[in-house]
Amino acid sequence: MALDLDWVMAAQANTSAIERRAATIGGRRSVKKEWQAAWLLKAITLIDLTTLSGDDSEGRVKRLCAKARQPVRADMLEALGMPGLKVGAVCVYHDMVETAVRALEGSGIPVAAVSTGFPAGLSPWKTRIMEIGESVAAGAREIDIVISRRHVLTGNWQALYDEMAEMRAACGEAHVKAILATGELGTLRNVAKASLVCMMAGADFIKTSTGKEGVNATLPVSLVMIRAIRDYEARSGIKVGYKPAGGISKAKDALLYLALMKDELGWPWLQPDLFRFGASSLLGDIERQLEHHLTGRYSAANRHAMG
Ligand SMILES: O=C[C@H](O)COP(=O)(O)O
Repeated sequence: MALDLDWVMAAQANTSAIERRAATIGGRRSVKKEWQAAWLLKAITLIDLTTLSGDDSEGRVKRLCAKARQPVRADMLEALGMPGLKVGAVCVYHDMVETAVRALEGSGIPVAAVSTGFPAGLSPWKTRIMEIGESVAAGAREIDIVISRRHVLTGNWQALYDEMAEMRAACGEAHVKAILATGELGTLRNVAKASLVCMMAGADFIKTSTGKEGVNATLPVSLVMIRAIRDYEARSGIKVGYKPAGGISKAKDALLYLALMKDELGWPWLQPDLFRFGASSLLGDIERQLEHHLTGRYSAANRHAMG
């Protein structure tokens, strides 16, 4: 849709109310035993299994893709009655897209590429747009772009809208996730406004963080973003997805996010087309909890190494 500046300027965020609400989620929603195991299995299907390190290699990415196909030990999945469970996607840097696409062939698991000069998003504009095209050509079906934080900090909503719209167009058929880098946006009100602008400009998902900011995904920021998604759907009829990313490494945290999504947006946002966790180490902890559910014992983390 066109940029609706009146709507953007009217966006509010009551920080103390948001923090209060976020703090109550853990107390209000606590699932145990087989219900917890079921929610953890659900969480696995929603993970963008990620490696975004300077020392990524083909070997590491192939191992990650093997893990994406078989995220939990076969005997455990059998015991849980969930053979064939897979993650939502594999997320890598551009250089690793081809390797990941090859390793995931036939699995139906899409490859997501971080793009546009990730994580800072400060490379030349043409290069950023070209990078999207290269990753799509290499087989990425999802592109995680980063926005220019300065457009938010200076209130230049038109520039943010134009940038997002051009990146959306460059993605073609690929889904685009807009990374807001919320830890660098100053205020929750800015987060609300940037969320709206990115959705107006065509983002399929809004995502909190690159995982490289000082502060990454948090529950208060999530509440602001998912309420923007709710408003946007109410006014436009369009459902936009949500991806909290960065620092989500514990099964119990994943459960809090899922509870929040169910409370605020309902069941459609607990499916991989509208919700993902961006996480590099969450799966290992979920496996440990599932093993505990099955055997009553916690295993060492290295029993659930990646790949
Ligand atoms: O988008 C995904 C993030 O970069 C992953 O962050 P993490 O390594 O803290 O899980």
